[in-house]
Amino acid sequence: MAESSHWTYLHAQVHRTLLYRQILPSNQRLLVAVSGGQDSLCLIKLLLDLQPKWGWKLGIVHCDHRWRSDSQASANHVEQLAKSWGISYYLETASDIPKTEAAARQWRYQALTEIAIAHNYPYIVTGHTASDRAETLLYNLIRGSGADGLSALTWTRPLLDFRLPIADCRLGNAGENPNSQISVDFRLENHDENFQSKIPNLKSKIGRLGNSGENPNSQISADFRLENQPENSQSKIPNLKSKIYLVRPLLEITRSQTGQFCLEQKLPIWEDSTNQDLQYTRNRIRAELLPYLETHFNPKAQQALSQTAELLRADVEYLELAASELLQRAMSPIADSPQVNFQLPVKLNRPILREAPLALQRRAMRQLLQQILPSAPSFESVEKLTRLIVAPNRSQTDPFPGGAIGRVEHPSIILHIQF
Ligand SMILES: Nc1ncnc2c1ncn2[C@@H]1O[C@H](COP(=O)(O)OP(=O)(O)OP(=O)(O)O)[C@@H](O)[C@H]1O
Repeated sequence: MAESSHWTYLHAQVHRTLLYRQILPSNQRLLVAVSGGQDSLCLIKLLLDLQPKWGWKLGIVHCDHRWRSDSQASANHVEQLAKSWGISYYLETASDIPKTEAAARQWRYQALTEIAIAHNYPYIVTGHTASDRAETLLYNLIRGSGADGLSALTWTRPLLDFRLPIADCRLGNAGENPNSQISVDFRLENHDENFQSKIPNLKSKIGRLGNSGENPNSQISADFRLENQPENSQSKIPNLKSKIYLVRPLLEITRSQTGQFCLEQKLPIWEDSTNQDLQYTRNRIRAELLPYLETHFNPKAQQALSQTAELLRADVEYLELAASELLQRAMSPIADSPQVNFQLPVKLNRPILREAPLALQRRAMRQLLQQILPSAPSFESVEKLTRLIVAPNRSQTDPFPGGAIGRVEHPSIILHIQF
């Protein structure tokens, strides 16, 4: 379907969303995550039909968690569909069956990222819908959450944003690709072992030196930044920064719309039997709680909850930015040197922090801990550090995970490792 006159309402809606939000630039390589269920089938068909207008190069990836007896059959099913559409197909099969839903999700994102890097896709696209957004909001609300959790499932986010020590890195002219100015061959050093074994010889191209890598519209296959390196350097390059984006273009479309679309387009859905299993909280929210809310409170509860998430998302983005500015000011009091360094020991200016509202203090402290702790900071860790902003001189925290300690040394908070 190359003609936009054949488009359905959903084609037009997704096309408009992509124009408005600028989340999937034209002429990019997109890796579409297809489980075989109705949402991701709807997604891939929409992207295929929009492809002539946008000039994308599409690939399909399927992850086999080996959770169900029919999981291999479902992988074959997706492979056949990819073949029939003439699209590259990538399969990742779990070597150990993940034990929980969370473990399965983590493995899946890891697998998607590895395939995206290995095959040069800067965008991974999933079929999350407004219904998923509503369910996530309810799920997090019931468990207790700040605005961040309630606004979960964003339109786009960097899935991978890493700096890695690089070995055997060579720069040279990329004669074979007119779009890139130089090419980079590199091997990853000291990274997660699985990751490294999967990608022993990652080869990539870069578009520009000194680019911050923040521009999702750039034409380069992945955004890489080389720091402090002369252009023709053959020496080792200590840091390489890369971004891969996760994009969810269906967040305004409900599950009943994707179901209807699959029916109309005669797309062969592979039903996931585990979706019916009511021992999973998420399935109970989907099968019991949301229908109850729709019947007894608001027939459009899914859209309403999804819109709430959208509003909160904008609030969260604003607050995160303001908190990051606050943290910068608190860490680098010299006006013309805005660079902050997260190496311990870290010194924070309490008078600057004290002037800010509690919401920003908490967020700034969380951002700092995210840089310093080995894992995501807990609510308690953030509170512990935030309390030091007004605590008496010489107050100190007990150790955070990883061993760092916070201490008040008037007028500062010092975060350091205690020997
Ligand atoms: N086995 C799979 N293979 C490839 N893609 C998948 C697979 N499972 C899910 N996806 C992708 O993720 C999207 C969301 O799926 P689902 O709602 O089942 O995931 P989830 O476990 O809730 O994940 P999330 O934490 O991202 O919400 C799908 O539309 C599809 O794009």
